[in-house]
Order: sequence, then structure tokens, then C-alpha cells
Amino acid sequence: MATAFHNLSDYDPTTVPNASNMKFGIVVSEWNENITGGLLEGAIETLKKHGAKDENIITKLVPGSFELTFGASQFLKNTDVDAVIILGCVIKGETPHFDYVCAGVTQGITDLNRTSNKPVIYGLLTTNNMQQAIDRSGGKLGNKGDECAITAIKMINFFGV
Ligand SMILES: Nc1c(NC[C@H](O)[C@H](O)[C@H](O)CO)[nH]c(=O)[nH]c1=O
Ligand SMILES: CC(=O)[C@@H](O)COP(=O)(O)O
Repeated sequence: MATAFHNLSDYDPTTVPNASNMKFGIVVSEWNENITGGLLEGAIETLKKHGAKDENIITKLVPGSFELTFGASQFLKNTDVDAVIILGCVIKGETPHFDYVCAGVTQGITDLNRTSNKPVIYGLLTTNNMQQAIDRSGGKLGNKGDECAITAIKMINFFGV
């Protein structure tokens, strides 16, 4: 279902478990920080809304979305987080570079989910233009960061990781 028909921040809060005993790693890209900052704010606010403690939300920056896989991998190898959320925004330019960055991150995060026993949540915006990114990072179509926070909480609860 397209985001236009399902706001990214719409969910039934009664279906979301308490996150007070959960620990989260968030990797966020500096590229398009006007967008990724909004994604991060939404994710943290939503995690805390459902009980997550400040000290249990660890955030790390990476320069660009292509580095998100490495950041997530480091969380998985070196920390005791229960889930990792990656947040980035790739906006199409004049060359095929967009396709390669998006495909690389998607494959990298998919591989981590396949090989790790902790979920890595896919918070990558891949948009045609800046307005589409604005709309999905706290704008009229909601906030992808909110969606990722809820997904992380549910995955930890569903699989008891
Ligand atoms: N054009 C965008 C990039 N490009 C940078 C890459 O992600 C990467 O950091 C670089 O290729 C060095 O490895 N990154 C974004 O996050 N968003 C873009 O729109
Ligand atoms: C996703 C990108 O790297 C892209 O924004 C770069 O822009 P361009 O393809 O015009 O070099």
C-alpha cells in the first residue's frame, strides 16, 4: 500500500508492547541531515512514548547512507542492543548513483537480518525529490522514524531476542 494511503505515523498504540526493558541502537546518516534529523527525532520520541529509557537508546552517526550497514554491523558485534534502527535519506540525482546506493544499503541490511539474531530495522527513505522526503520525515505523510521505532519494539517482543 502506498504511503499516500497509509500515514507512516498511524498505528494502534494498544498493539505496542512496553519497551522499558529494551535497548536500541540507532545509526543515522549525516547526508540530508534536514531529513534524517527529523527521522531520528520521530524514532526517539516514539521509543520513549512506549517506555524506552534514554540510557537504552544509543545513537551513532555515519557520513552517508552507504555507511549505515557498517554502523549497524558494529552495533551487532560490539554491543548488547536488542535491535538496531538505521535511518537515512537517499534522493535521486542526475546519475545512476542513487540506484547503487539504495541497492547497496538494502542488500547490506537484508544480509545483516539474515545472519544476525537481532533485528535491523530499515529506515531508509529513497525519494525522487526533497519534497517527498520532507513529507515522510514528519510531514503530511507521517514520519518513517515513528514506523521504525514501532517495528523495532514489536520485533523484539515477537521474537524475544
Ligand atoms: N547522494 C546521497 C548519498 N551519497 C553518499 C553515500 O551514501 C556514501 O556516503 C558515499 O558514497 C561514500 O561512501 N548518501 C545519502 O545518504 N543520501 C544521498 O542522497
Ligand atoms: C544518491 C546520490 O548519490 C545522488 O544524490 C548523487 O547525485 P548525482 O547522481 O546527481 O551525482
